[in-house]
Amino acid sequence: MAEAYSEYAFKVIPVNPGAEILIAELSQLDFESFDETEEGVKAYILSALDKENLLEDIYLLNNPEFEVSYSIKLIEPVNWNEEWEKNFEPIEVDGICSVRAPFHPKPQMEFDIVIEPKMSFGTGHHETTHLMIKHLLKIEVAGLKTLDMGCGTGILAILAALKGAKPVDAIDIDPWCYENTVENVSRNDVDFIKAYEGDSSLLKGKQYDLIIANINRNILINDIPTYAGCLNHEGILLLSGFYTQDIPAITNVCNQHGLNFIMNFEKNNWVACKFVKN
Ligand SMILES: C[S@@+](CC[C@H](N)C(=O)[O-])C[C@H]1O[C@@H](n2cnc3c(N)ncnc32)[C@H](O)[C@@H]1O
Repeated sequence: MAEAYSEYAFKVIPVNPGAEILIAELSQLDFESFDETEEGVKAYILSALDKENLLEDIYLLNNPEFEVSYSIKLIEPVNWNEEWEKNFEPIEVDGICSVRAPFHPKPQMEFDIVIEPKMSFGTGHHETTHLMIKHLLKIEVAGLKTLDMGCGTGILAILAALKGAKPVDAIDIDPWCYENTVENVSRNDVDFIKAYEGDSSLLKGKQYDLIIANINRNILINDIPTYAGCLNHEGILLLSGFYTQDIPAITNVCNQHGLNFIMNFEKNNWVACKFVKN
């Protein structure tokens, strides 16, 4: 996530059910993620999409039963390398997979992923990445034609490749993430992964056995039909980047496109869901 975001900090009285209603309404706009606070909600939107009158159709703001106020703050892009050097330890998932920076010592681990994130998301510290790694560790991926959509640092594509998935494509809309994926692919000796800069419009005519996408609720809802069209019979779709309460909406779109819910992992209200194409 190398772009600047706007943070909208809402105070809502009464906070219950106000915060929940507000999240439901903001989800219909371009807001990507939400943190519930004691006073209300913090909601995040790409600054490039933060336009005047953005909130004019939010019913809650004009509903006399609720008192709503908000402030807006610009969140500069994060340099994840600096964060990692200051705060982050290597992570370990299920005792068989580690994710570390090049300056951390090499652990005794079946899968050892080395990431230099720079401006890209994907060190394994975020719940969604962690949960996607858990799914990948449980699935037999050897020989599966795989796509990592919204690859960030390339972390999930790299794990799939280390487990034997082949060929592997990795796509990200952000040019920094594309470049960072190329670097990390080489660092982990999985050069057969092909990285591309772009979005789901690159998927015309492509077929996969496994698609991994950790993006956000709204983009996934928009792109699930395309993913479904690219999946082979009994192909697997792993989705994350959304909350427990979003599972019904995501599952509903999946079901409409022949994808059946199998199971999900959950951590701190974030989820990663597994679907299989029938
Ligand atoms: C939450 S990060 C996930 C990164 C990594 N896959 C992981 O699991 O840690 C989401 C990534 O999706 C990318 N992205 C956002 N919208 C996208 C789109 N429409 N198509 C492709 N990539 C997108 C962002 O640039 C970002 O790198």
